[in-house]
Amino acid sequence: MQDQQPIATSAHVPSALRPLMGALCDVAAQLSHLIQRGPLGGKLGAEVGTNTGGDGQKALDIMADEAFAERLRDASVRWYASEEREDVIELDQNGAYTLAIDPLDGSSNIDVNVSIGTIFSIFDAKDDAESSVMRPATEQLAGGYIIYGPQTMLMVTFGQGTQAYLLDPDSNDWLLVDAAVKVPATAREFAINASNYRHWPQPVRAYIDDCLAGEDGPRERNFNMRWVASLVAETHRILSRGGVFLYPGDQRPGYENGRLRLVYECAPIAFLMEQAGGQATDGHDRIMDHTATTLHQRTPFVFGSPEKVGRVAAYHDLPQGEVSALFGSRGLFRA
Ligand SMILES: O=P(O)(O)OC[C@H]1O[C@](O)(COP(=O)(O)O)[C@@H](O)[C@@H]1O
Ligand SMILES: [Mg+2]
Ligand SMILES: [Mg+2]
Repeated sequence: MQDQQPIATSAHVPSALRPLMGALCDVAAQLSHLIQRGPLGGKLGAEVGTNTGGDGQKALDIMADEAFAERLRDASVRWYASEEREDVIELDQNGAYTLAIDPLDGSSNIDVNVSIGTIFSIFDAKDDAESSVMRPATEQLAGGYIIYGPQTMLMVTFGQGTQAYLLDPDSNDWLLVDAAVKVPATAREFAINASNYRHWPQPVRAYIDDCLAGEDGPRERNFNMRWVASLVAETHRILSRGGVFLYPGDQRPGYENGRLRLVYECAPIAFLMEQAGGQATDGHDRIMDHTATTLHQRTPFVFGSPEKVGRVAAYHDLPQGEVSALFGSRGLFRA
């Protein structure tokens, strides 16, 4: 194990962002404790409403959102953009930063004791809410997530590699455990919600068909599949042991651009991935080249080991005849 520096004094955190990171970590530590107590703390997974995107809101979604908004008032955050709020709100008129956040990701897993998380993105603050949030993903100052799993960890980038901090349950300090997280270049594992197969676009079907065909198909090797339904958990596994994640657009009404949100889910994860040597696209084009036009917009999302993300993009470039051929004839992609 490397040096176990606390985040409060970590040289990887730009000094101007330390109060904000400290506030995020404080709330995350409280949430971690609440999540560990599970039903002892009340019905965290109870349905309490619906957000603007039409997703059901659980009690913990709202608790997390309110806890972050409240604590970040004193952390130089001017604009606060949350999955759980229709509009961006102003926390501190003199704040220097903008925070976009998915306060609680993977809400369907709250009541089943499976890893969930918080995803965040930090920009500087401009004079108005809109231009502070609707801007190129490349302008992020930081992107990261906290995973509430068997261990509570913070994965974060400030544009100089990706770092991992572990919440020490004994001292309650966030300690640096990996100063340069690296995504394995390739791996034989993919993550996709296969129940939507019939709704997917042809290139995604062809890619997954070829993985499923294993050593009998054009790839001539076997693959493994995982689907946790917590984006943070999938991201954490891929940062740790490689693989590829896909949430494509599909033919279900409302899913034309998939399910995941550009501003507070895909952009920060794309930033983390690239800084760890991985890639992140909308299936074809780099997410970091996207500019949001609305706060809650969705985008198809593919990320992970560079070789695999590149291969998914290549399937999108195949001529129609090749992409709809049976896997046995897709000779182009042998091995
Ligand atoms: O239920 P599906 O369609 O497989 O979608 C799962 C995805 O939805 C999400 O739960 C969406 O995030 P929220 O829980 O923040 O709404 C992701 O974490 C996950 O990858
Ligand atoms: Mg989410
Ligand atoms: Mg959420």
